[in-house]
Amino acid sequence: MELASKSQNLFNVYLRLRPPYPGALQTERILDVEAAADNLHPSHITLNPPPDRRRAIERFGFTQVFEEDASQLDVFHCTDAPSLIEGVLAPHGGDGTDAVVATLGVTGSGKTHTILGSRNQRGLTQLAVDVIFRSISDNMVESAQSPTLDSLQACDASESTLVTAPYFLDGMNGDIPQGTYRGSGGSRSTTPMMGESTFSSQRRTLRRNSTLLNSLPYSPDVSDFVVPCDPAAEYAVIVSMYEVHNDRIYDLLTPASKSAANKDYRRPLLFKPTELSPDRKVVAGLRKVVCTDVREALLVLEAGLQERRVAGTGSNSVSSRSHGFFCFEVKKRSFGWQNNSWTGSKLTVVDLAGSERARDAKTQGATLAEAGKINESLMYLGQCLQSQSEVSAGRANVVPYRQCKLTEILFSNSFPSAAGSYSHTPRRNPQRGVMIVTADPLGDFNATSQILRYSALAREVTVTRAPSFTANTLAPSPTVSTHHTRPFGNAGFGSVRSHFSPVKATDERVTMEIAALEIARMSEEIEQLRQEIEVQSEARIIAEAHLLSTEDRMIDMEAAVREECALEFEQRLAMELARFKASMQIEKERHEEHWDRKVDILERGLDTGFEEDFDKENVLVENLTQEVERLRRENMILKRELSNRSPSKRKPLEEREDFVLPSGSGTPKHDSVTSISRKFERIKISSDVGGANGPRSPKKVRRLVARRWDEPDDV
Ligand SMILES: Nc1ncnc2c1ncn2[C@@H]1O[C@H](COP(=O)(O)OP(=O)(O)OP(=O)(O)O)[C@@H](O)[C@H]1O
Repeated sequence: MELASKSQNLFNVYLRLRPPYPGALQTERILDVEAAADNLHPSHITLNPPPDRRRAIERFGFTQVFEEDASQLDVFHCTDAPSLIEGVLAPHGGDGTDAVVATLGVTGSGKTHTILGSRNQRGLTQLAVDVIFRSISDNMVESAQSPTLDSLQACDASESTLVTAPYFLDGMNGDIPQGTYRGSGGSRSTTPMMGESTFSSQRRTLRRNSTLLNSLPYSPDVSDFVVPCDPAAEYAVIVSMYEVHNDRIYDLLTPASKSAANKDYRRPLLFKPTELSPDRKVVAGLRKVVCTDVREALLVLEAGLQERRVAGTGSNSVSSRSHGFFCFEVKKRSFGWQNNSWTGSKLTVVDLAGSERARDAKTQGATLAEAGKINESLMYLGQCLQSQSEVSAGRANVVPYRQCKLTEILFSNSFPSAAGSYSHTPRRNPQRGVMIVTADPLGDFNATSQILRYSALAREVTVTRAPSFTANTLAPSPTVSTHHTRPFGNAGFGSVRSHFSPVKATDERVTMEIAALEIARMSEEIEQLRQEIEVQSEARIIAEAHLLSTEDRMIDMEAAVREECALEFEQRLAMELARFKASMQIEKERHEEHWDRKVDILERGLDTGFEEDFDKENVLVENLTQEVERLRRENMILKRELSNRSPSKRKPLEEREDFVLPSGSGTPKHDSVTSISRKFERIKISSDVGGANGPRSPKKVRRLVARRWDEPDDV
């Protein structure tokens, strides 16, 4: 079973076995490490099925196997972490090479312990950070404040917001109100100096930070360990942290904000190419913290870890429910202020969530659905790891890493960027990857076997003869051990090939041997099918839980949407009603105004017509009055003339016999004139009808007019 050389793999895969849990029950060991030849490190293990299972023995090959007694420092050194760090620091000039260190394993197998350590042991992350800062301490940039910060910000390709570590830690400790970070509004203004926070809050923060630093472990010690750095360059270190949860990316250094429903809300981020990184996808929009010493970096790391999702399950009391990514970008530029452009590489340490079986983890609801997503993403990761070996062996040419966010982030930098497509960006080296698979030799057989199949660089299956059958029929014959080897890969259960070397025996014995092998092969297949059924039922349980939790979410959402719609409907109804009332009021006022105007016009019309008629009639009456006056005067003159002529004898004209009254008149002429005059007086209407009693009302005017037209018969 040949292993591909280290340089051929996108990820070198190591296996670390965890020591037994203190006080754990003594169960059958399922993993055995094979002793290495020639004092080399062991690289192969054997997976033994439990005695009650009639299954083949499987052998797996890794870059190296760490046994239970391996220390954190052993793992740090033997996984080539120092060489990865050297690649990031680029001591011989250039941008350097990105590095990824990740852990993969069943829940509770020791991934977090390996990556982040425990209460009294530092993990690979802390050790790497310590070594990085020690190695560049002489070349560290003098200050992370402006203008260094601004120049770093200008060179950042991931649309992130950079802050200094003191400012970030002040904010995380609550001395700066949430949301006032410079990134909160997308502003890229200069970070406030430390002097901006009050002296007492600085002291409080310092006290808190030093307490936290004192509680962190400092073992194992790497103080005498440095890797070379570029002597002609000054360095700055930028820390960022994020998690992939349910296939979404969330920043761990941006505090969650309260949503309308008073729940913690984090905005998911995108993994995409940007203007400054057109050929490489990056997690865009993170908050990044510029650190100038290891203490700041460790405090930022602790702050980010506080935000990470963990939960207690049946398998692990502090189980990681997301894939955590901790990034340390080492930026460098040549000494001197003339060159303000920063380049560099980054080390990413990844603590993956563990695969788990619903039955063992005893999870339910959202946590079970979460587990489904974790298992799904780990399955895709397994497929990628399997195909990387096939790619290096020339049997495949594609690693299917675009199936989920986890594999996309882990693998997208494993390949050289497309040559010549973006001439203005320098071509970057493919990253170097290390995958540490953790396993519990006393753990669950099925779960462990699944993880090892996914991740091992090589696999070999050994089928043993079915003991009950051979014991009875082949007792005298020597033990026959047949190996079914298959190259690493997912060839499928039915594809196990038998290589049978017949022994020198009778035909019957040969037939029996063949039959025994066939039975063993079929038992193996049955066992594998049984295992597959278990996996499928597990997946079904998780899918059902996912469905249920999705249904619950949908019901909640539907209720919320209904409530929102009803509220909006009521608001709109009230608004429409108010608008309708207002328009009705306006219409009413307009109508009233209209009628007022009409009445006005009518009044004015009536007034004008009446005045005109009135004037005409008054003129007529005046004329008639004058005529009557004239006649009266004439009459008087005539009477006087008459009396002057015969003052004593002559009778008044009316008494004279020759004076004839006009025909039809029963009254004397004098009476008739008087009566006409009186009548005229009666119908004469002065221009101030209504007199001094005030203005005439239109009704009165109308009545007067009516009366006037009633009277001509009398005239
Ligand atoms: N190599 C080891 N040496 C000592 N203790 C260990 C080792 N590996 C794991 N442990 C202990 O086992 C427990 C579970 O380990 P850990 O939390 O690292 O598991 P995990 O694989 O990260 O689980 P999960 O996937 O659920 O997060 C912890 O208490 C840890 O300290």
